[in-house]
Order: sequence, then C-alpha cells, then structure tokens
Amino acid sequence: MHYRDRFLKLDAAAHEALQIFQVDKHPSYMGIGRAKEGFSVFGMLNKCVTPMGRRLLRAWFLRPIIDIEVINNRLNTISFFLCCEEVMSALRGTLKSVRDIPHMLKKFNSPSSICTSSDWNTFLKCLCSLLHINKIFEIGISEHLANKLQNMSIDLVEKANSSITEELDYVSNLVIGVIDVQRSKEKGYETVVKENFCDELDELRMVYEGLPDFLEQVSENENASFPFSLECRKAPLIVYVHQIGYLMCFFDEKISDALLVGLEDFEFAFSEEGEERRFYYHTQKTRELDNLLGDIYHKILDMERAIIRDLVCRVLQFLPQLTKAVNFAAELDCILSLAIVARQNNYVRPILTEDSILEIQNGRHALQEMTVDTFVPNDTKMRSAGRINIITGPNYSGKSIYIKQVALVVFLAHIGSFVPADSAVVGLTDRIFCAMGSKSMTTEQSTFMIDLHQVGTMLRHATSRSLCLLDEFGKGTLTEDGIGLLGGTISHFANYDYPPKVLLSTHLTEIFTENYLPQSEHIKCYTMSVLNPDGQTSNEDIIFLYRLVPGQALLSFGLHCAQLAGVPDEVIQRAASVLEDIHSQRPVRRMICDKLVAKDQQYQNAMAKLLAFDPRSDDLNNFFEEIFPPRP
Ligand SMILES: Nc1ncnc2c1ncn2[C@@H]1O[C@H](COP(=O)(O)OP(=O)(O)OP(=O)(O)O)[C@@H](O)[C@H]1O
Repeated sequence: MHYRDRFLKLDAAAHEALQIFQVDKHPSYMGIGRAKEGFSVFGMLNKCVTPMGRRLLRAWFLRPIIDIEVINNRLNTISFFLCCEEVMSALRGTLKSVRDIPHMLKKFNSPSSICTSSDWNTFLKCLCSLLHINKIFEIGISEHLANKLQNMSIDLVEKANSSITEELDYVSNLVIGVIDVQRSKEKGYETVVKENFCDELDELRMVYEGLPDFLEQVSENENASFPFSLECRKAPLIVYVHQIGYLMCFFDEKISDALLVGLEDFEFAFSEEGEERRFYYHTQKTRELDNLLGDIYHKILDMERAIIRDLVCRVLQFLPQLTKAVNFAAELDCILSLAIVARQNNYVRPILTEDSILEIQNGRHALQEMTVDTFVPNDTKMRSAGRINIITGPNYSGKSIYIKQVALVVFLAHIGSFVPADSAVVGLTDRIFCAMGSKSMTTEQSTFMIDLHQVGTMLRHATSRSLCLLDEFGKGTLTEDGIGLLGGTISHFANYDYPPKVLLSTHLTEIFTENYLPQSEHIKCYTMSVLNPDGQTSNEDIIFLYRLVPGQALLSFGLHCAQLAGVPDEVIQRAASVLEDIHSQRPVRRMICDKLVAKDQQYQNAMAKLLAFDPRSDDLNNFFEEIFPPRP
C-alpha cells in the first residue's frame, strides 16, 4: 500500500461537519490575540500536559491511521494504563515539567537570546522529569503488571528505556557541574557559572564584589591628597559605572573654575540631575583604575557567556538522544490523555478488523452527550447486507446526531482511542465523506451546489471501505429534482457488489412511495421513534425518544418543532389549518383574524343596507353616508 494511502482521509467539510477541530478566536477587538481550541472532539480528547503532546495529538487527529498493528498498540497501552491508575497519575505529574528541549536548546544557542538561571533551572527539571519516567516504570510496575505488559505484547518499558538513556543523566551532570542556578539569587547580579569552575572568573568576581569597599578606600586617600579642603555635605567618591568605567563623583555642586585650576588632571565627564545632583569627573586615579581593572562587570559576563556557549555546544552533541526522549514523552502524554478521557467518559475499546463491517452497540455522540442530561445511545449494524441505511424521522428527532456519532466512533477508532459505545467492531475505513450542507468551502457556492459537489466527490471516489454520510441531500431544490437526485444516488450505491457504508437522513419520504428505489438487500430503512400518546398528528404531547428503530416515518412533526422554537401561535395555527385542508383535499380556508372579521362584517352590513334601500322613498345621499361614514 502506498504511504499516502495509509491514512483515513477526511476533507475540510468532514472535519467541520464532525466538529473535529474548532478555533475560538480571541475575544479581543477584531479577534487579535491567540485563538484557542473551542468545543470540539480534539478539545475534548486533548488532556495533554506538555506542548509536544498537544502537537502530536493534533497530528494524530489530522492523520488517523489505518494500520491495525499501530492502532492496536495504542489501544493496548491505553488498556494497560486503565488497569494501573497510580502509575498513570504519577506519569502525568512528572510529564508536567517536561518541556520542548530542542526548542529550549535552540534558544540557548541563539546569539541574541540571554538565558537566565531560571531557564537553566527549567532545563534541569525537565531532564530530571524525563529520567524520573524510567524510575516510575521501574518502581511502579509490579510483577503482575509486568506480566500484563508481556501478555499484551506492549513494549512500553523497553521503549522508555531505549528512549530515555543514560546520556540524559550525563547531560544533567554536565549542566549541574557548570551552572549554579541559585547563584544569581544569592549574589544579586547576573551570574550563573558555579564557583570554583574557573579560577580567572572567580578572581574577577571576587574583585567585583569587593569593589565598593576598595573604591571607598581609594576615594578616602584621594580626598586627603586634594590641595584644598572641601566643605561639602558628602565627600567625593570614586564610583564604577557599567560600560563607562571609573569616575570621581562630586555631590550637590560642580567644582568651581577657581578650584579646578589646582586640579590639572580633572576632566568633567557628565552630570546627573535628580534628588541628589552628581557631577562626574575623570581623574588621574580613575584613569589608572580603568587601566588596572577595566570594565570588570562585562568582563565577567563575557567570560560566563563563553563558558555557557561551550556548555551548550557540548549539550547539543546529545540533541538526538534528547529529542528521542522528548518524543517518547510526547507519545506517552497522548496515550495518557486518551486513557484519561476513556476513563472519565466510559469509553470502550474498539475492535479493529480488516473486514469492511461496522457494528456498534449503544454508540454515543462524543460531544452531544456532554450537552444533554440523558443521551439515548443507538446501535449500528452494517455487515455484507444492509450497508445503505436510510434514516427518516421528524425534525429534531436526532437523525443528524446519530449519523455523526457513527462517523465519530469510526474516526476515533482510527486514532487509536477508545470510543463512546458499549462495544464496537470497526472495519478499517479508507475515507469518511460528509455531505452535510456545511459551508466550509472558501469558494463562493450556493448551499445546494456545495452539497452536489460533495455528493459528486463521494460518488466518484467511495470504495467499499468508505463511510458516506448524507444529511438531507436534495432538500435545497425543487422537491421533484431533489427526489430524483437522492433516488439516483441511492441506486448508484445499491448497484455496487459491495457498497460503501452509507448513512443517509432525509425528509423526502416520497422516495418510498414511488418506484424510486431499487429492490436491494443493501438498503435498510430506519426511523427515529417518537412517542405520540394521541396517535394523532397533533403537535401536543409529542416526545422524541431519539431511538433508532427499523421502519419509515411519514410525519415530520414540523409544527411541534416550530412550537419548541418559539414560533408565534397564530402562525402555527394557520399552518395547522392549511395542513388539515390539504390532507382532506379541501380548498384552503381563508385565514381568520380580527381585522378580516371586522372587514367581513362591514361588507355584510353594507350589503344588508343596499338590499333594504328603496330608490323611490330613500335619500341616496344619506344612504352613501351611512355606508361610507365621513372620516372624523
Ligand atoms: N441520542 C440522543 N439523545 C438525547 N438527545 C438527543 C439525541 N440525539 C439528538 N438529541 C437532541 O436532539 C436535538 C436534535 O438532533 P438532530 O439535529 O440530530 O435532529 P434532526 O433529526 O437531524 O433534525 P432535522 O431533521 O431538523 O435536521 C439535538 O440537538 C439534541 O439536543
């Protein structure tokens, strides 16, 4: 099989119809800001704790596989974790501090970025957590669990051991040997390299830390050697300014020109205004200090950066091993996420098979079941016969939800996830086609055209391994055209020796009454059952049971839906009366409303007056005034 064909294909319309992903824009003005995942299947199944896990799970969702071995491996691992919850929660706790190491190293290696001690701390924690994963497997997996792993032929522990290798320990020790993450906090300036790591650096740092005392002493000596006595509030002080060097600082007032004459080597540098005015001068002594010590702080930083660059180069030599470990963590994260969701929502392990069949017992819709109090599960059975299911039923009775839930079970099974059902046997599926009237296409097409486009693709490309969903295809045009197209589509599929699995919901029940459908064992009709206590077509007291049963529905209960949707009573009453007249083949009655009744009365009165009018004795003007009274 070609590499490309090893994935279950879903186009954008199918993704949208099944709500696999949903982007919620940032609520800020014009949606500027980071979008987040909305209410979607991915959003629901994504309980990953690492960014790499989330990325990998998204990739799994984008490319569901049709390789039974890989799927079963994932399913086995999920089954295993569901048996040992402590191991699962310990692993998730540990995974929380695993970061994207290759990304971090890229940042460390970039000449423009500055890595702080907290970055190194995170890096070390991450290495520690990765190594801890192996420890959890070592300690947490009892003999009983180890046997289970062996029986299920899961190579989890072996994979962990081969992915998280001793090199990580070496890298961790390498970093610990150079970096002291506490140092900058203790010293109060930016420094991360350990003490005693480099003598030259230690010496520089010692000088830098002793600089304030040393400069105070030098200042005192200098002040004593001035040729005049200074009468100022605060004695001048030699200070060290980063990147400028050493300067003699005078407080409050600039040295007068008269005094400057006696200080030949004094050169004014700059002044600083503020609460305390300061005037800085280069002097013979400060120049001496510049030559002797130089810009010591930046010397320290440069030296540290050189050391760290060297360290990063060494760490980068282990990039393949680190990447492998992180990739394993990402995969573990995805599996744990799927396991958590399976446990929380009572999902069951699907059985994947090469046969193109589908048998679901008490299947549920992964998203819809979250939004209703009681979700009614339904069965699906598609073997060699009954592969084309035509589902009819009133509006709002759960047809669309049912066909989508079947597709979602198939989709999730191909990801290697447990599925929302009591049991599921899922035949490998090559493609899921959806013609559900979704408007995901960017091209400007009418709704009907989009439907036709999707059904056209489906008819051309569906194989016996495909799953085709058609929701109310043919409703967007004249009824006759719609029925013709729908009948043609079903006949096309029915003519296959082994048709694709087709789930089709429709309100065009005329296809059953005329000879639109061929006699075929492939076609099976279902309907959504409704409890109608009166057994009448009345809109009151109808209860949707959301239960799929064999048969056909002939009523749509559209008016009941209108009532539920809050359509005004008078509109519903009028619709009911029109329906009644059409059913009993009577001419449609006129609509009765107060305005029309008043008008009818007015005409009746006028008629009565006209009949009572005697042209010989009555006055014509009075007569007209009575019929058309003057307006006030
Ligand atoms: N199995 C179920 N259990 C509980 N509630 C359900 C179930 N299926 C559907 N519903 C509820 O019924 C509503 C309508 O479902 P759905 O959209 O599938 O109806 P429909 O038959 O396709 O309607 P229409 O023919 O008008 O498109 C859903 O929003 C959901 O609240």
